[in-house]
Amino acid sequence: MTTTLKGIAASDGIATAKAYMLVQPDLSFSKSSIDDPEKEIDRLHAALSQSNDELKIIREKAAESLGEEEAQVFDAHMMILADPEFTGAIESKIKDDKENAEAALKDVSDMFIATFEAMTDNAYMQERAADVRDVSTRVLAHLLGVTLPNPALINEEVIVVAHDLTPSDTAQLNKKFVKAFVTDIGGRTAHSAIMARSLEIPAVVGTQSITESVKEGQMLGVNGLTGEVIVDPSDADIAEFNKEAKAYADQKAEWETLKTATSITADGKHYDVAANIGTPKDLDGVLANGAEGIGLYRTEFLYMDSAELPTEDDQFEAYKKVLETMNPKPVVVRTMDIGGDKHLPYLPLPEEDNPFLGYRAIRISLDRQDIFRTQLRALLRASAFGNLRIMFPMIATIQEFEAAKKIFLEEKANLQKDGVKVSDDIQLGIMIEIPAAAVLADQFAKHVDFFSIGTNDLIQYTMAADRGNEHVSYLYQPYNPSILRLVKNVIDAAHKEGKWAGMCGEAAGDPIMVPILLGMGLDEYSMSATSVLKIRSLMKRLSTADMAKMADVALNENISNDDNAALVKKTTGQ
Ligand SMILES: C=C(OP(=O)(O)O)C(=O)O
Ligand SMILES: [Mg+2]
Repeated sequence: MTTTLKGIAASDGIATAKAYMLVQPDLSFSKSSIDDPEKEIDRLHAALSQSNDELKIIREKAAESLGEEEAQVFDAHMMILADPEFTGAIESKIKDDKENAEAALKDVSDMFIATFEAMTDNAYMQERAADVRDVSTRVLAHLLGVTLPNPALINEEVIVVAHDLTPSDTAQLNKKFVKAFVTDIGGRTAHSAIMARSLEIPAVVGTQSITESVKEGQMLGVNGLTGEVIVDPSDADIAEFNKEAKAYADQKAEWETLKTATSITADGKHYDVAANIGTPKDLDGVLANGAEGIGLYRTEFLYMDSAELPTEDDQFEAYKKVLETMNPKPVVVRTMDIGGDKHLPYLPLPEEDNPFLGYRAIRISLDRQDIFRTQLRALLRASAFGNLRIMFPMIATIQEFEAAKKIFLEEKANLQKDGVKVSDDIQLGIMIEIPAAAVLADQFAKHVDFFSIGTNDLIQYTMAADRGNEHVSYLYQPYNPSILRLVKNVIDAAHKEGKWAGMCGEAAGDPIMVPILLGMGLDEYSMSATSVLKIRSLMKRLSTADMAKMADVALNENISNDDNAALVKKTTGQ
């Protein structure tokens, strides 16, 4: 029966295909005492060998679709399966303690995980804890006779359905087969949504109930522009989806003509329209869409895509690639922003009640200087190959910026002493994503070279509304005058000190927000590469003088997000 759900439109595009349920099955079991250990050991061996066969296939597919490096994590998993210390300990538990295989597996893997996690002075061994966890889940699934979803194995056109997608799940999706994804929870600025936009996979998030409304293999229609999802669409529905998909493709073709143009308003003012990237692989999209630079390189994905902390050389290669490709266009590289919804399996962070208010980003970097210095050295070495700007995330105080800058200067001096060539012209800036920094922007502007406003976090912290929680998404209000006033304060403060102000939060690519930002004089707009041409086309139609008048009303007369959205739509004819 046809059912229609409405979620949050998270990534543009329209698709129809079968549902692929990326849902963790029930892996619960009870511990029991067994009387035939041999039989139980046979069950264990069968599960180990099925897991190994499965991993071989996953490894091969992952190498094809994601690359050799990302596939290597599965080698580590197979090594654990073949490790007699691991399997022998499980067998002993079955034999000596008469435990059923499920319980013996759990007890032994818990013990291995705890031992690895306790090796705080050995990052490599700590990283193995995540591998053991993954492998034992796979073996357990085989013991229980249930199938784990394996996104890397998808080899036909599907729409992925999940309760939520972590950034690493999203990174595993192969665009060739995954035509869209739909989730129960999440918001437009959750990282899986941001990644969907850079992968150009249509997405609808926060439907609340998609996992209950659809079964594996059922047809789905997804409209990432409106947030509409239809389960079991009729022929007429499918025809309508195809029509809308065609209209969207035509619109995209029209934007394409602006690929080599610069971004100029109707009254002749030029603004930089740049792109956000997560990995060097995203450069294809940046070039295809003619971005005028990179306004945010989220380097944490380099750490998340790796099975262990990336070395200085690994990082150097990635940064060099991006800088060389973009040269002479500027590249703003943000130092690692781990924490919040971004985790590293090999860097266990403390359990926190409020991870978004906790140990993340620059707070970790200033604490774990070993990690931070390695990253800065890699960046400094890469600076010789292009136009590098470095940005620190989640800065709340001027002292944090000064501490980060001091470490940067120390590493620069160290490299120069060793005769390594580094650029002498690296701008150092900060993300403005904490209200404290937005309020104190006039003081910050005396210390930094630039600001880049991170509205994704700035809105959530200002409105006290979690960016990924669909229950409070009504409070996530980019055009609320309170947010606009903070943004204006930041832009004016930068200009007063002769510095530039950009924005790299998702609002910078929002066609309703951009006219207001133009009116407030924002200098640089950095967005998902797939939004660049849409925004360039919009700017071409707008006059900054008119937008300034409109922004004045939005900031000083209107009192709500909706009033401001309506004002922009009316003024700009959207
Ligand atoms: C760009 C931002 O950073 P991230 O989305 O990575 O938190 C932001 O907060 O707006
Ligand atoms: Mg942020």
